[in-house]
Amino acid sequence: MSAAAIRVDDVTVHYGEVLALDGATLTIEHGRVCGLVGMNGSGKSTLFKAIMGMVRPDTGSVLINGHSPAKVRKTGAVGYVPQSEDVDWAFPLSVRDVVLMGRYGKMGPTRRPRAADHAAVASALERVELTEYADRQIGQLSGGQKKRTFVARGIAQGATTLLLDEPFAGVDKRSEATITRLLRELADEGATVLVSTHDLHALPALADEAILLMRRVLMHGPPADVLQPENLALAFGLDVLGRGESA
Ligand SMILES: Nc1ncnc2c1ncn2[C@@H]1O[C@H](COP(=O)(O)OP(=O)(O)OP(=O)(O)O)[C@@H](O)[C@H]1O
Repeated sequence: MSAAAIRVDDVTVHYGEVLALDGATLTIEHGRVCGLVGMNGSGKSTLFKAIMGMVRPDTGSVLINGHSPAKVRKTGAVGYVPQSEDVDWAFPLSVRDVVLMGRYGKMGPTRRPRAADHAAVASALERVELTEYADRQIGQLSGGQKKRTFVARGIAQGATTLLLDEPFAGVDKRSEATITRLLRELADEGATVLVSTHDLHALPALADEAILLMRRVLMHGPPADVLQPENLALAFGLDVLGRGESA
């Protein structure tokens, strides 16, 4: 039996005095799109960073395909679409440059792109519908185009696990539809996708399963179950879907 795509076991993370994750435990199998929901400050970004190995847990462990994040990152098998606030959009990089970064692990120390690298970048740009923006500086893009650039980086690197931190925040409808369709296609091709979102209404169309986070995993299951008002009340403390009280 192959290892789960993502296994997070009893992970606790502090930033100084702040407890950001408190014994978070979850398993996501291959080929699944999993939506991550929780209120502001519930630890979603920290969970992504812990899975990427960018934040070291105080206790607990993370495995991607049965291996440590550091090992998997070297292979390019895990791709990360960060929150927009975590990116320096003024940096003099074009869309093509960012997507090409996804190929660095395959280029060797000289980082000189070969035909296969250029082909992978062109193909990824086409999939996210950004071919005509390839030479644009990344700060000169709309919110949705910025997100699609990072999705293309993940595709170009051949990531089989994709982590997306709020890819729909500040994004136009077209980009939202493109990203939702792409994530489904990638999962159908065998990739595993963990995607955080504040758009609870879109969750059933987006994801096969959902996780409700409040420093720890409160619930993990089919979106329709996770979205039950009593569960949302636990995680958000209010009637976020506006359905009124449950009977
Ligand atoms: N670098 C940091 N230093 C100190 N505290 C931090 C840091 N990053 C996050 N925190 C705190 O850790 C907690 C979890 O933050 P995190 O960003 O993981 O939550 P989130 O669910 O992604 O929030 P949001 O939905 O607002 O993006 C919050 O209380 C936050 O203030």
